[in-house]
Amino acid sequence: MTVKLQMLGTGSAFAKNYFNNNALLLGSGYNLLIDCGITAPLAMHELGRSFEEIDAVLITHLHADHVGGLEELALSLKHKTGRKMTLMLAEALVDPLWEHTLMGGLYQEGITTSLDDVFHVRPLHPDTNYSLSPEISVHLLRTPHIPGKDSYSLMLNEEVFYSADMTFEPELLTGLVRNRGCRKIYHDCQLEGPGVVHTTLDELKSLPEDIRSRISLMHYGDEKPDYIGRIAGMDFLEQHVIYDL
Ligand SMILES: Nc1ccn([C@@H]2O[C@@H]3COP(=O)(O)O[C@H]3[C@H]2O)c(=O)n1
Ligand SMILES: [Zn+2]
Ligand SMILES: [Zn+2]
Repeated sequence: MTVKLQMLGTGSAFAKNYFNNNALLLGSGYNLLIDCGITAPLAMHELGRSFEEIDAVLITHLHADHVGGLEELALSLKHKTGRKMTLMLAEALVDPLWEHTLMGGLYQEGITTSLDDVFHVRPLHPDTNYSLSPEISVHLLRTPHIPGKDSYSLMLNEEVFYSADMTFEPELLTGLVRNRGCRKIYHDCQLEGPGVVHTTLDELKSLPEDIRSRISLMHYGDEKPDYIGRIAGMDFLEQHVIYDL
């Protein structure tokens, strides 16, 4: 079976017309959630899906549109099924995820005092390929986003690049396509304004055609409808649509 991709949302952090840019990889017998933002539980509900059908969550970085739904995921799963979700993330993110993000809401003296009390934590090393199921493998690439804060993009099945949130890295993208067999790129895209912490549409439009033709744009703002037909051979990922990966 071909692995399917369904975006829970394709919006930027503060978009109101799109859910947070979080993704479902749907295999035969294994489902991976990539990031779990503030709106992820509502997006799952709208799709008629449950966290109970998710085998693992993979976190790319610690912004709220990527981790803000983890508290509800952990508590609802525990109360409904008693199960702890498998949580995969770069080892460098494990401590800050608990200490800077989740401890406030989840800490309970004597009951929940560490991330391991609510998740099966699986720290990942960057630049290492992990086979998660017979159909899904992932490896993390550390990419630039916010100076001083770790953030990771993903290679899926060693042939699909998933940017998460990053600033423009033309040499990386060109090299992945021309030297490492990358056939598809899902890329965050800031449609307007200077690219301080995200890659801009103008930057992606500057790429050669053989790269642009493989790019689908995600993590975009509410102004997206104004840019349809104006994205230089790339296309927009639409939330909730089911794609072949
Ligand atoms: N130095 C920063 C840090 C954050 N931000 C905004 O906050 C958002 C957090 O989620 P995001 O999707 O990474 O997008 C970030 C910027 O909009 C920003 O604009 N500049
Ligand atoms: Zn984001
Ligand atoms: Zn971010």
